[in-house]
Amino acid sequence: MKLTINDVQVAGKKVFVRVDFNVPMKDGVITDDTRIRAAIPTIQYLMEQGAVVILGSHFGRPKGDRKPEMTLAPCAKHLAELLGKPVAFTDDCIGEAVEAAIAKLKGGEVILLENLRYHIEEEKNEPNFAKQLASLADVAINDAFGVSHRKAASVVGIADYIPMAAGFLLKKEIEALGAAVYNPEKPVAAIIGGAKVSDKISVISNLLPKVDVMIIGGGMANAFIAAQGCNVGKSLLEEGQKDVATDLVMEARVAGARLLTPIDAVVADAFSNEANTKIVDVENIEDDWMILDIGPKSRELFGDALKPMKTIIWNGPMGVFEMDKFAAGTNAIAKAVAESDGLTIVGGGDSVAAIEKSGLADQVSHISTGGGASLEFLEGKELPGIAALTEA
Ligand SMILES: Nc1ncnc2c1ncn2[C@@H]1O[C@H](COP(=O)(O)OP(=O)(O)O)[C@@H](O)[C@H]1O
Ligand SMILES: O=C(OP(=O)(O)O)[C@H](O)COP(=O)(O)O
Repeated sequence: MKLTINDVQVAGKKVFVRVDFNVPMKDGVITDDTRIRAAIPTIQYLMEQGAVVILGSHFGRPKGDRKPEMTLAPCAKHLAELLGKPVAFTDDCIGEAVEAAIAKLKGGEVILLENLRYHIEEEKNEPNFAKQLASLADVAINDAFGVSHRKAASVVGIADYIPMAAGFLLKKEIEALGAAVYNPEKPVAAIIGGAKVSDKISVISNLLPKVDVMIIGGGMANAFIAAQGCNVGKSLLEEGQKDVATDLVMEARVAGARLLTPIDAVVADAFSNEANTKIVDVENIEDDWMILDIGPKSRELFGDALKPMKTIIWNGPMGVFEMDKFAAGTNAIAKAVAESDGLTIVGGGDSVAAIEKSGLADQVSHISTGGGASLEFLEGKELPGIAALTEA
């Protein structure tokens, strides 16, 4: 059994909380605050208990450089607004100035440290950096599910120096995703789309034996369309993916899973909302065109397949939904997932943004704050940030 937030005495203690405030941002303005809101139950609980709350997060991938556009300052401001309480901010995450800022805080007060990845040692899980972070606090809480698949100093290494317990968000993610992985009500469907094709293709293989229906859309579908011998024109497709898709078709047969791929597509002559577009069957894609969404027949096929499902896991949009011309497929899936009376889970930064944009997020059983993390969890892997929690 791992230590959880309820098991630790936090009153009057300094508590380091690893959060994932890596939120979508445009020109310094947060465009989707799901990840910040998701961390509030832990933060508020610790405040009420009288702990000194020290929040640490990464933002983007600055690779050890102090990239100003990757500061967490806007997140401190936004968190203060959400809490209705001041949130202190320090321009570093370790060192004397940070220690002095923390020393000024009373129980129930909150401070957000600057981007942990301004130090390359964070991603490298450098023991000395982990030790310096640990020295700021008496106990650590991991509430950063979205980064729990990374062996980082603040996610894993810190637990070598102070006890680390799971926060409420981490617990919630483990419970919700665990229900879908280990004991799902059948029939089960997984919907996989998006653009991170190489990251997700292994997930398909591991999920096939666990699902009744596997729906493939988005950039991921191109490999399967190519594997059927169809031309995919200028669509996103990496070397070797067609062969992997061919293998997966066989694996689906062996597993007895129904594998559904698009039968028609919205194609465009450029990657732009101003492009010329047309709807074609996948057999009829011409050289200079690219697939940017699933077509109406595919929307119907996928929607019908989802109706009898009792568990649905969705990761990755069906098309380039950020552009209105290519959003219909993703919106149709969002609607089908929202209308399901089964257990529904949507994970991944863009998929969550898409379902938030469609206004249907509150009809989903569980919105996961992790993209890569939820996928690795669904693969059945133990995430490093969970493995590192202190034994109770
Ligand atoms: N057919 C496609 N071609 C290119 N990009 C696509 C296609 N379909 C979806 N995408 C893009 O995939 C991205 C999301 O992919 P990904 O990061 O894997 O999903 P998530 O963040 O939900 O895990 C979106 O930006 C979307 O525009
Ligand atoms: O945004 C994140 O992951 P996601 O895009 O897979 O949801 C997490 O904050 C992890 O970030 P990283 O993939 O740079 O380690």
